[in-house]
Amino acid sequence: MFSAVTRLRTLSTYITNSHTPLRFFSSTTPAFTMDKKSSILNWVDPKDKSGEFKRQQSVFRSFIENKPGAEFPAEKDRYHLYVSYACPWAHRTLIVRNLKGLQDIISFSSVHWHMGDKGWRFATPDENLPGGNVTPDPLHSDYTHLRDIYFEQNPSYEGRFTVPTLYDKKQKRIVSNESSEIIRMLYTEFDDLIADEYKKVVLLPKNLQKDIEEMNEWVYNNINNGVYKSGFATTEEAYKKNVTTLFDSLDRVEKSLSDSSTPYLLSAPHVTEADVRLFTTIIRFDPVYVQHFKCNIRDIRSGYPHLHRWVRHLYWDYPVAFGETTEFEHIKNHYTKSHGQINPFAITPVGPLPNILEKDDEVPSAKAVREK
Ligand SMILES: N[C@@H](CCC(=O)N[C@@H](CS)C(=O)NCC(=O)O)C(=O)O
Repeated sequence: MFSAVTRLRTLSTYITNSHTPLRFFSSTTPAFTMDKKSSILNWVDPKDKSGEFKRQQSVFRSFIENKPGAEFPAEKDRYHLYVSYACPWAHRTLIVRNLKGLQDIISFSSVHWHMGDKGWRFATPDENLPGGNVTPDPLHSDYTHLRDIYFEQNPSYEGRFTVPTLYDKKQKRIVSNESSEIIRMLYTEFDDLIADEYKKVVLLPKNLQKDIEEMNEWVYNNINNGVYKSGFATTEEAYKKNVTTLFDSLDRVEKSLSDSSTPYLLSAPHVTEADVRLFTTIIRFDPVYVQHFKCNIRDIRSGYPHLHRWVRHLYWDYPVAFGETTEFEHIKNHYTKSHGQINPFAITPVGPLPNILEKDDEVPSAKAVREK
C-alpha cells in the first residue's frame, strides 16, 4: 500500500526537513518560541544559512487513468479533493474541476483557513465559514486534522500534510498531493463521464504545450513560489534576491499580456493551464502578498494594467470557475493569522478594499487620468 518509492521519498523529505530548535523572537517573547524538534511551522530550516524557503517535493504521485486495469480508474463519485480555499495550489484544482464540469464526479471539501502546529484542521460543525463545503471531514467522522488522512496511509508518515490532497474513497488511499499533476488528470481522464460542452474544454492544447510548459517553469519558480520565497526569507539578502526576481517576472508577464492578441496568456484562443496557474497567485497578490510577504515594489491594481485587466476578466467573466472558487476571507485570514513568525499579533490588515475591483473601475489616480 505504501510503496517503496513513496517510503524513500518520505525519508528524504524527513531528512531535508529535520530542524534544530528555533527562536523567532527574543527570549522575552516566549509565546513565539519554536522549540519543537521539527515544527512544521519552521518555514526556513534554521540550519540553512541562506535564509531561503525551499519548497519540498510532494510525496504522493500516482495518477487516475481512464484505462482498464488502472490502479486508480476514472469513476464517478470515487475521488475526493481535500482543499483549502486559502491555498493557491489547491485553488488550481477547484478551478479546473469547475472548468471541466466535474462537480458531480469528484467531491471536495475545504479545511478551516487556520494552519497550526498540527497543520490544517477541519472546521467543526458549529463553525460557519464562507464558501461551500467548509465542513468536518465528510469521509472520516473522527478525524480532526488533514494529517489524519496522511497517518491513515502510514502511521509513521514524516512528510508534510499539504492541500490539495486527492483521495480515493474506495481504496482509502491518497492518489496525489501534487496540484500540477492533479489538474492534468482532470483535463482528460474523466472525459467519458462528462457532457460534450466540457469535453471541448482543452486546457493544454497540443500546439501550445511547449510554450505553456516553458512558461510554467519560470512562473512557478519566480512568481507562484517567488512570493513565498520573498515572504519566508529570513535574511535581507534572500528577500531582496527573490523579490527582485519576482518583479522582473511580473514585468515579463505584463509585457507578454500586452503583446497577446487575445485576452489570455500566450495569445491562446481560450483559457489554458498557463492562465490557471498564474491566476491563483495574482488574485492573492494585492490582498495578501503585497503587505504580508513584502512583495511591495508595485501592486497589481496600480502597477500592472494588463495583468489587472486579465485577472479581472477571469474572475468576473468566469464566475463558476474563477470567481466563486476565490474566497478572500480564507485567503486573508490564513496567511496573516497562521504565520506567527511574520505577523506575531495575527492582526489582519483590512485593505486594500475592495479585494478586487470591478471590471470597469480603476484605482482613483488611474480613473482621474482616464476621465480628464
Ligand atoms: N507542490 C504542492 C504544494 C502544496 C502546498 O505546499 N500546499 C500548502 C498550502 S498553500 C500546504 O498545504 N502546506 C502545509 C505544509 O507545508 O505543512 C502542490 O502544488 O500541490
